[in-house]
Amino acid sequence: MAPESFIIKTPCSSANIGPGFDVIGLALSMYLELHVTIDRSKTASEHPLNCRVTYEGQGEESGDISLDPEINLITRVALYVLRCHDQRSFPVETHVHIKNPIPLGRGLGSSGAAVVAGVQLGKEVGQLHHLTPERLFDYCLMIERHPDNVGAALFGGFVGTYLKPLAPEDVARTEIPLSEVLPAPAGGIDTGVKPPSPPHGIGHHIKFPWATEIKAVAIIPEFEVPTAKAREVLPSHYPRPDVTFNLQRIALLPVALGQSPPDPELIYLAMQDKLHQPYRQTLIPGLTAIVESMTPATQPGLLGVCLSGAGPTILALATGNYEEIATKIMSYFAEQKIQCDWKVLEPAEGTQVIRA
Ligand SMILES: Nc1ncnc2c1ncn2[C@@H]1O[C@H](COP(=O)(O)OP(=O)(O)O)[C@@H](O)[C@H]1O
Ligand SMILES: N[C@@H](CCOP(=O)(O)O)C(=O)O
Repeated sequence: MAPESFIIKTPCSSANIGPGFDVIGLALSMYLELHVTIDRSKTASEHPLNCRVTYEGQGEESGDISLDPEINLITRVALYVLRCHDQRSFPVETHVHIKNPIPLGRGLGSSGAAVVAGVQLGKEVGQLHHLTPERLFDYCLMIERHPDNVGAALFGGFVGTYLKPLAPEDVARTEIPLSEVLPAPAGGIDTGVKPPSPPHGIGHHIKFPWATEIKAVAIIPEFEVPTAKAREVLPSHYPRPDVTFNLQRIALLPVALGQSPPDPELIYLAMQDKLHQPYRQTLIPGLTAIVESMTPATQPGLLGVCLSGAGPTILALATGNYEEIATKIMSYFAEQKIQCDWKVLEPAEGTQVIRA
């Protein structure tokens, strides 16, 4: 039997886009790829859980990414899906080569992409053909509880996402993680006990239109801000005027970004936020100065600027002059002695499985 091979391709994402905290996500054209080979003719494997993991890309040199299939985020998520379906390990003999250009801990949804690719990997290697994209979303939300990144990475495009309140019997199931990211490997170190399957229909999404003239300029500082840390600085309660401020803008944002030609003044207003960016400036030197000074009036081509996800990447939406916009934003970071990389990205399709 010839070895089977396929590629899972998952986009990075920018969450929030200003006021849409934990709601809005935008899939962007930088892709995590899993190159998977399965030799089902083999009867035994020398690798733990029948899986060899190799990695190239971001964090490769620092050795930040574990190659142990029970610890690596992608393969442990795949194992979680497999174990929910009574498959304890990968098929003999599986090789997962991860190619990851998405910077880690920078607010471009590297963990969301890893979770989505991992869930898709579990489906493919386990031949779990009945799992629809909507059901895969449930599995993702057992691991990454905010739906904006995983929704964009799974379904693609510019999305609004929302969670259905869990039924009382699901809330009572204490094994269902309500924390941000599972603290331990999903499904646990293999104890032989079947892990909890997700409740059905936890998360939902809706696709918004996107005006084709609009590109996303990502200015990526060299330092990392783990998402969990950027959530710890947020308050548990908000002043009512700040909530109203964001509600007013979130009602505008999807309409403003779908209109062609784009209206810079409207988009600039629609991208303002009072629920997360002001609190995160303590972690991201220069953030307030950038958000307050970069306007369509001062920067031709600019439509609006925001923190990408939990940061520290800054996302500028623009119709032109990308290099000038990026250079100006990088100059604010340079004042703080912070180097940056920058890229022009476009909205991307969701996760695909490519077979030769
Ligand atoms: N391709 C990958 N393979 C394995 N682990 C990954 C991968 N991408 C991200 N991760 C894990 O996710 C962490 C970053 O997650 P997070 O703090 O949420 O930042 P981000 O904004 O990049 O999603 C990394 O430090 C790493 O542990
Ligand atoms: N809504 C979340 C999004 C986190 O995105 P990431 O790309 O930084 O993981 C938040 O703002 O915390």
